[in-house]
Amino acid sequence: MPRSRAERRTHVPVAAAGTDRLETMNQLPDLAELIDASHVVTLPMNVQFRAVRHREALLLEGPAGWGEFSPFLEYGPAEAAAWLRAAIEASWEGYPDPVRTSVPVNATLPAVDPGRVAGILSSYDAAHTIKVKVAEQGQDLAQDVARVAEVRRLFPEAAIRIDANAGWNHDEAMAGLEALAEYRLQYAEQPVDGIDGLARVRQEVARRGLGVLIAADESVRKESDPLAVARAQAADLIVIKAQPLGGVRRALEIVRDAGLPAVVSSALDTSIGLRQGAALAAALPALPYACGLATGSLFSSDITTDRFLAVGGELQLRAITPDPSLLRSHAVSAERRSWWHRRLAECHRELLRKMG
Ligand SMILES: O=C(O)CCC(=O)c1ccccc1C(=O)O
Ligand SMILES: [Mg+2]
Repeated sequence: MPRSRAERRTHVPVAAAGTDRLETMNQLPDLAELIDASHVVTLPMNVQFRAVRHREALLLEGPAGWGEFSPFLEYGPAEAAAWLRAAIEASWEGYPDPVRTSVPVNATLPAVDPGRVAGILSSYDAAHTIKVKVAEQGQDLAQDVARVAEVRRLFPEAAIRIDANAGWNHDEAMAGLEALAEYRLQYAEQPVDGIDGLARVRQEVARRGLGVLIAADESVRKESDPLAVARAQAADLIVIKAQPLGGVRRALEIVRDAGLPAVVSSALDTSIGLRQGAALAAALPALPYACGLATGSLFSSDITTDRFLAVGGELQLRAITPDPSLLRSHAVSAERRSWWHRRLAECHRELLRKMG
C-alpha cells in the first residue's frame, strides 16, 4: 500500500526525511519544524455549508507525507489541539495498515431548497447513500420534509440519512422523525444536543416504534469523554472524524472501546484531510456504512488536480500529493498565514502541556 509520502517536495523539512518519524506520538516535532513544513490555503466551495463559502486549511509536509490541520475558525486551542495531533500523525508518522483498498461514501446535501437538490447531488459521481442536512437555523420542518422528499423522489433506491447537527429540541426531534420516517431513513445523526438528550430521543423512538437508528456525532467529538455516549447507550452508532478525535489511531481505539458500529466522516477537508479520513475508514475492522468522505465534491477546486473524489460511490485508497502551483495559487494572505501560525503555536503548546 503506498504511503501518502510527498513525492515532489516544495521544500526540504528541517530534519532529513525518514529520520524523525514518530513511532508513538510521544515526542512532537518542534514548532519551528511545523511552521517550516506548513502551507496555508483557502479553497472555494460550490455551495454554502456551515455558513462558509471558503475553507481555510494548514497543510503539513512531514517526513511521512502530508497532513491537514483545519479546525473551524471559531475553535479555541483546547479543542483544536486534537486536530493538530491528527495532522502530525499523518505527516510525521503515517497511517496504520489498511484492511481494505476502497471506502464506500455518501453524498452530503446541505440544507438547500428542493430546487437545488438535483444540481448539488449531480456533482457526486454516484449517490447510493445520501446524507441530508436538516434542522438548519432559520428553517422549519416543512423545508426539511420537502428536501428529504425531493431526495427520495430523485433516488428511490438510495439509503437516506439525516444530520440535524443538534439543531432540534426533544419535541422538534420527535416531530421531525415522525414526519420523515415515511421516506425510510437509514439513521438520524445528532438530532438533539447532548448525551442525555440523545438517549431520551432514542428511547422515545423505540417506544413509538419509529424504526430509525440514532447516530452520535457532536456527542462523540466534542465531549471530553468520547466513550460516554456508548456507556449511556445514547446511540446505535457513532460518527468519527480523524481530525477532531486526535488522529487515525486514537479514533480506532475509540471505536474499539465504544463497541458500536462507526461511520467515518470529514469536516469539509481538502483532499489531504479526506485522505486522513479514508485511512481511518480503511483501517477499521468493520465498515457497515458508507462514509461522509465525498465532500470534495462541494469544493470548486483543491490543492491537487488529482482530487480525492469518489468514483461510483467509492474512494480508492491512494497517495495524495499537493500540486506546488495549486498550493501557491490557493495560498492565503500574509495576514491569514500569520493567524494560522499563531494558532499552530497555541495548539502545539497545548499538546506539549497535555503530554506533560
Ligand atoms: O458526514 C458527511 O456526510 C459530511 C461531513 C459533514 O456532514 C460535516 C462537515 C463539517 C462539519 C460537520 C459535519 C457533520 O457531520 O456534522
Ligand atoms: Mg454530523
